[in-house]
Amino acid sequence: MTDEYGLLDTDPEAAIGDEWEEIDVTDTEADRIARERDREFEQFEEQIKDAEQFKVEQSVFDDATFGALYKLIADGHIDAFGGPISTGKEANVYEALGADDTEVAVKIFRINASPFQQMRTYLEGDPRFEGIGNNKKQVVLAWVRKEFANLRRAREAGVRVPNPIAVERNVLVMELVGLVEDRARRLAEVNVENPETAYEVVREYMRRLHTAGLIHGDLSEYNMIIHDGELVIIDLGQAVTIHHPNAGDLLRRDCENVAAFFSRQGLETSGDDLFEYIAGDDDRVRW
Ligand SMILES: Nc1ncnc2c1ncn2[C@@H]1O[C@H](COP(=O)(O)OP(=O)(O)OP(=O)(O)O)[C@@H](O)[C@H]1O
Repeated sequence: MTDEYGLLDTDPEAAIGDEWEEIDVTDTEADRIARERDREFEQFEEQIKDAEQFKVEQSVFDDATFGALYKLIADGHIDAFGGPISTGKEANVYEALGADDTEVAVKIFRINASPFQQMRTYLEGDPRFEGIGNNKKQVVLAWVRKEFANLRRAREAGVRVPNPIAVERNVLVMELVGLVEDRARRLAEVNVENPETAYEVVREYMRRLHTAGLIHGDLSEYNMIIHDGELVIIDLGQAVTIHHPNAGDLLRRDCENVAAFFSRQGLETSGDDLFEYIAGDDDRVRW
């Protein structure tokens, strides 16, 4: 297979063990910091509240979010903030300068505006979230840690996703794909020059994710970005494990979305073909 679109050359099965890592959903360090704010933190809060890019988006930043940002700055994961890349219903994504002058993306989830009941349904059956209650904050915080863990697992499986760097409360820091001056574009926004190869890369990544026990759950041309000829899958917050009761339906929907996009690019394919390629021999995601 050609390396156009940057297909990673790895063996997903070799990278994946049977154990799911535990995800701590208890009170975070940032919550404690928010409660015990000292003078230094108050100064920081004033400073960051004044920053131009946050003035319009004050609703994202409750005190505990400032606590999380403070902790990420103190730990050296964020050095300075840039502007917003995307302002969505559940989260905003900002450009920032990270450690060693690298550029990073900072995704800040809203606790109050998040559709937590819907989020909860994606946590069901996931061995990493057994016992997660009905508390809104806990559900959203679990979701953020889930995105972080999913990114890590996808990477281990040889899927090109943004490198996850740190997670603190409702803030996720990850590699910025593209550059501040030369942003990555969603697949939906570009003219795909070689759809055959792009499709091969996407379906291989879907197969690897499945081998690693994950189903993206919202895959389409809007959650794949391209930069410098490299295709990167993003937004893994809702990705579920194959234990999820709706795993089969979610995989089916992903396959239909992806196949529909590439059919519009002139390829002969269908959701059924793609599903067969990814999970044809897996009884766990049949229905
Ligand atoms: N690591 C990244 N590098 C570069 N751009 C990114 C990165 N992560 C996200 N983006 C940009 O931010 C947008 C929103 O990101 P993402 O889909 O993760 O958030 P979201 O709040 O779930 O968005 P949506 O509601 O549109 O699904 C993406 O379409 C992409 O343009």
